[in-house]
Amino acid sequence: MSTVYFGTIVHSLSQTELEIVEAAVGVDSEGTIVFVEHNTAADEAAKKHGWAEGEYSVVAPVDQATSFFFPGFVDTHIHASQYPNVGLFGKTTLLDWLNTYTFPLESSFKDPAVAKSIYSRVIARTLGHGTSTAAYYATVHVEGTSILADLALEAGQRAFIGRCCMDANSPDYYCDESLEAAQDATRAVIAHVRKIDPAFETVSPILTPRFAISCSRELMAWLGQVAAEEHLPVQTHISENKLEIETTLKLHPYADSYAGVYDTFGLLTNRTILAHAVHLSDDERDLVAKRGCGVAHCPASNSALTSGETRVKWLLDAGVKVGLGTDVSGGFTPSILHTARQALLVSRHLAMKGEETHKLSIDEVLYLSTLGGAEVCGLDSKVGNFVVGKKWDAQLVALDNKNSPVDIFDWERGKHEDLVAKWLFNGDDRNLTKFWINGRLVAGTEF
Ligand SMILES: O=c1[nH]c(=O)c2nc[nH]c2[nH]1
Ligand SMILES: [Zn+2]
Repeated sequence: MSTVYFGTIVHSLSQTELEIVEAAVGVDSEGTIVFVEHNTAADEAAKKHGWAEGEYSVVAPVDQATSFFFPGFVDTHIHASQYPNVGLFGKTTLLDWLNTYTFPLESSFKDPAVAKSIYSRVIARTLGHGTSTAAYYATVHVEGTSILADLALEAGQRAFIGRCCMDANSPDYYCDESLEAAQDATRAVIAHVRKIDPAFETVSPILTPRFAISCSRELMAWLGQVAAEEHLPVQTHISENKLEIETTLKLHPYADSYAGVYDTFGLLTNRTILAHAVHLSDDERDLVAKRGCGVAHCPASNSALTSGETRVKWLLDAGVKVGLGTDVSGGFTPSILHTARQALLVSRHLAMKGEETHKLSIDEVLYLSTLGGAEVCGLDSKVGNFVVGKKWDAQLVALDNKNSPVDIFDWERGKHEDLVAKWLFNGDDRNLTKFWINGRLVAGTEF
């Protein structure tokens, strides 16, 4: 059945343009947006597009003056396996955090029952926060990683599924046993995802060298080759922490920079997602831009692990694609809305320390959380905003609903620009009343 969604839509047209307009959005039975009519009643818009009465339904918020439709969030970097550890990082920094908290937890995914139970909760939780697309890191385990793919597909969440490759400098109890073992395991996960979603429409494999420290040169070279031959996306970490960078350059002395290590092996492509990019040099930034890579900006994680502040504007100005990542559990929240808030604040810390130009606006962080993220994931022709031909991945946000953490005053009713700001700074999953991915209702309560 086709549907006309009628109400205020809030979405990014570009990095700096957030459109807020009353609209009737026609979505066909395949979940594709077929028309967007501004300031037009639902039935009138349907008639204009030849939709006969009775052949479509109309969905509109109960209280138009305090509600709006917003695109599903894109989380460009999240470790599904680390979810039980959210908030657990103490005073550690990256490398000791990995050894203390992260590797022990990830190694428990050897047991498929653990994987099933934790991954189910991650997917339910991220859907509850409005994440329609997630680039997931899993663990080294084939069965557990395949379970993540099954669960995402079943839930209808768009997901990139990355089996973590780590055949070097990793603990004995948690690593790929050899280059060949890493290759076989990677192949097995790709084959599984291909079997359950042959066209990679909802779930897609993503090649995942954990980071340069934990991968042999041979493994990175093989991954680069597979990425090129099979046109597969890649995700990894880059330049998050100063000790990590130092260690990387010692282990890979043939390269003149961290980005140079990945470039040597063909891992910097226009389908590569680089998490963090906190301490890139000017030359590295230019290389990343030239190769067309995207950056997953993870402000909550970078603050929690005291990694540093990513210069988002500096990246965007050089033409680097940027989206947001929760980076659970370096990041303490599975919510991209909270992460957008953190991105805005981190940009202000940069501005306080240096130049005003670092400051991100509300419009810009909301762009990063949706269209920017879609660009990073290579999905911007499909999702990220409400444009004809794209898919209806949409949240219905209600600010005055039962249990809303946001107080709305009479004079704010209908002032959607203010409502969006209040949602960004004080809203949460209680404001998500309905949530569609690909036109299918996946989460949210009746209102
Ligand atoms: O934020 C991070 N989380 C991780 O799990 C990780 N592994 C390597 N580098 C990393 N950074
Ligand atoms: Zn990470």
